[in-house]
Amino acid sequence: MAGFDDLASERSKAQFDVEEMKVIWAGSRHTLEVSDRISRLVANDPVFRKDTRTMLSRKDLFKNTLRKAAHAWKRIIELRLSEEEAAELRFYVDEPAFMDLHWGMFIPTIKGQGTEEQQQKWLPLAYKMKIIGCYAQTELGHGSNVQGLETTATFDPQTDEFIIHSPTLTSSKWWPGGLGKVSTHAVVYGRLIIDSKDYGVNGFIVQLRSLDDHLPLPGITIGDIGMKFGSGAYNTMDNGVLRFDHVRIPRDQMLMRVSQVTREGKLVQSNVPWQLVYGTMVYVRQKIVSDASCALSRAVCIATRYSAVRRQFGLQSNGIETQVIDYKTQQSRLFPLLASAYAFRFVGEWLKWLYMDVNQRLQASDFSTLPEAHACTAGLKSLTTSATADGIEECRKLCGGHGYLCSSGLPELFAVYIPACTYEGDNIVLLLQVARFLIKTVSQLGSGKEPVGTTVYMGRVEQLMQCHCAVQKAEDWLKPSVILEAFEARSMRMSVASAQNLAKFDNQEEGFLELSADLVQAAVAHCQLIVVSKFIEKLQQDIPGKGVKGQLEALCNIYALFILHKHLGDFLSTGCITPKQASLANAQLRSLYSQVRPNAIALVDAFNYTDHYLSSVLGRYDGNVYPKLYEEAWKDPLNDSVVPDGYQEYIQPILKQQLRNARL
Ligand SMILES: CC/C=C\C/C=C\C/C=C\C/C=C\C/C=C\C/C=C\CCC(=O)SCCNC(=O)CCNC(=O)[C@H](O)C(C)(C)COP(=O)(O)OP(=O)(O)OC[C@H]1O[C@@H](n2cnc3c(N)ncnc32)[C@H](O)[C@@H]1OP(=O)(O)O
Ligand SMILES: Cc1cc2nc3c(=O)[nH]c(=O)nc-3n(C[C@H](O)[C@H](O)[C@H](O)COP(=O)(O)OP(=O)(O)OC[C@H]3O[C@@H](n4cnc5c(N)ncnc54)[C@H](O)[C@@H]3O)c2cc1C
Repeated sequence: MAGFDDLASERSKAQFDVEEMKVIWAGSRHTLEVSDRISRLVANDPVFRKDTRTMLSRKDLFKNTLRKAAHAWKRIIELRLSEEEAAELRFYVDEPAFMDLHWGMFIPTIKGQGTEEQQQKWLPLAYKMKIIGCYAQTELGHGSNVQGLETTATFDPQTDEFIIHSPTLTSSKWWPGGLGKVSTHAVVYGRLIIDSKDYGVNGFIVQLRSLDDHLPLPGITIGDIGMKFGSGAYNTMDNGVLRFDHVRIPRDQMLMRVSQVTREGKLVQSNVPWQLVYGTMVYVRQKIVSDASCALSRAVCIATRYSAVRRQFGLQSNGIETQVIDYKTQQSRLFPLLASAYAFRFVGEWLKWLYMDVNQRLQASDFSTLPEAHACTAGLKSLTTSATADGIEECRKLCGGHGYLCSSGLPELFAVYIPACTYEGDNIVLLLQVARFLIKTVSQLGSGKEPVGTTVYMGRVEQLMQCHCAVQKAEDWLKPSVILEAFEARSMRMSVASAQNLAKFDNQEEGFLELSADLVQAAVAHCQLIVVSKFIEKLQQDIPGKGVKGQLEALCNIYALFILHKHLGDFLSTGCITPKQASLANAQLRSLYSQVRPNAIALVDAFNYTDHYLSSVLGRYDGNVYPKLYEEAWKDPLNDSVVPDGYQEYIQPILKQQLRNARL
């Protein structure tokens, strides 16, 4: 039967060891074992079924999510899961919920911004889920501009308390996940006011709801902000609105690692940089990069398997039509996304390391790598989420009409994913942060301050401003040194050009605003260089398994040459490559697609996703697409009755009217 045979035959063509590739994708044999075991545990538990999600009303959907979250917590306790296993379980349950913010932001904020005593007091409660927390930063009037927040936290020396207040409508907290209906506590960001003086934004732990009956505490108005994009999708999350009317909290509930307020109302700064108040955002942005590779690989897995099952046109000698994956246009749209999924995986792995490294340094009072960590997390969050959101939509189109059905899994994946381009920092706002960092780095060249980390290449400014690409034949584009130099030169030249244009302005801030569109492009070029260079570095590691390294090399080259092709204007206008070299890159790309083609199914199998996690009829492991699509259609509530509700009220009268008109 079509599908079964197609995917089995595809798997038999693989030229590499899929089991070893699974280890590479997972990061280690241990991680693969944990994720494999936990994903199957979730898939086999009937409470975690997701097939009716898109058909439920908001209330039922939300209650269903609460039921799953409670069950997940029960299983975590019963099975005594480790922190790592519990995180995997929540991941595979695959339903945005208050738990994400509790574990993903509330707890990390207390860890990162609380003192030892504060951690000792709050973390055990949070770990045991005796309290449930969220991250309440964004307001109705201010999201990107954190320094513009209006909520106030005024110190009252009489009572040794802070008074948390929402002075205007626009100061209402707006968006925090988990806030609307569930959280009992929040880390609230507001302006610290002492003796009428404004000391800027700080975090405060505030109890919102009673631990007895879940009612809002006095002075607190709280609710959900309403339906969001898509059916099902992110509507499982209670993004909330919150207003304070002079709510009092004890002084020791201000998070005091960065600065402390004494009993006398004095502000004491510790030795850590004030930017640590933004620390949770750095942590979450780093997680979001790894998450991008999961979301993109999931869409790519669905589109790749379906492209091998789907046949259109071109009858072959055996009378069957051509698999759509064999069309070069399909390959040129699909394989760069497959390569991007792997590229984001490896850059995510590296970013995790970078974050751990910066954290260790912070503990030892070494703050030197914080600006680099901020620029990398901000830039890569922006680059990978934008590419993933676009990539999921491309995968939907790659699946033709059936991709538009909810049963393909792609509409919901898209709807859940796209806010990642906005939350945790709007992607353009974040790229502007990277641009500031690059301009600063360029302006310091020659000052004796050597560029470090991902900007080390800028230390070779003279060489990169003048170098000529050495490519003479298509295969030359396979050399990592050639690719790296082209990407470094492009990024260097774009940053230098931006800095030179900026220097023409008397007022740098005005110049920055005027040139911001170009600055964003320079930031993108730098971030793409990071992704390419981290993929190349990955390939320099010991990679066991027959044929695995060869496949990864092909994917790395596809990613780099696809980006080169997409941003050809940059490479040509900065003189990094010639039109002839661009056309050789394109020829090489086509040849790489042919190399990947027989391995495509095995490359997506290496993600090791269960059918439960994929939740897609088109992406089924067995390829049994058509019978299952047919079966799914009959499950729609519209098909519960043969004649629809409303026939007598609305259809029959029209038909009768037409009948009368016809007789006239
Ligand atoms: C299942 C759910 C489905 C999908 C989930 C997907 C992934 C989840 C995976 C794991 C995550 C786990 C849980 C989370 C789950 C889901 C996520 C859901 C919701 C997200 C929650 C939020 O959105 S929280 C709100 C986030 N808000 C923002 O990001 C605001 C963005 N704005 C800012 O960050 C700042 O305002 C600014 C940086 C844009 C500007 O700052 P400022 O006004 O201070 O001005 P400057 O530009 O001048 O900066 C001053 C100096 O400070 C440096 N800086 C800035 N930021 C930082 C930083 N973060 N760290 C270090 N340094 C920083 C800046 O460089 C300047 O330095 P100078 O040396 O130049 O002075
Ligand atoms: C699903 C979801 C979940 C969220 N969860 C949370 C949460 O748990 N906790 C929380 O505190 N917040 C949360 N947020 C809020 C989120 O962090 C903000 O929406 C985000 O930071 C963007 O800010 P904004 O909405 O103010 O966008 P705006 O800044 O108003 O952006 C609007 C437009 O203006 C542009 N723009 C803004 N500033 C500039 C500039 N300086 N230069 C050029 N262009 C600019 C942007 O690019 C964008 O195109 C969530 C948001 C969503 C969508």
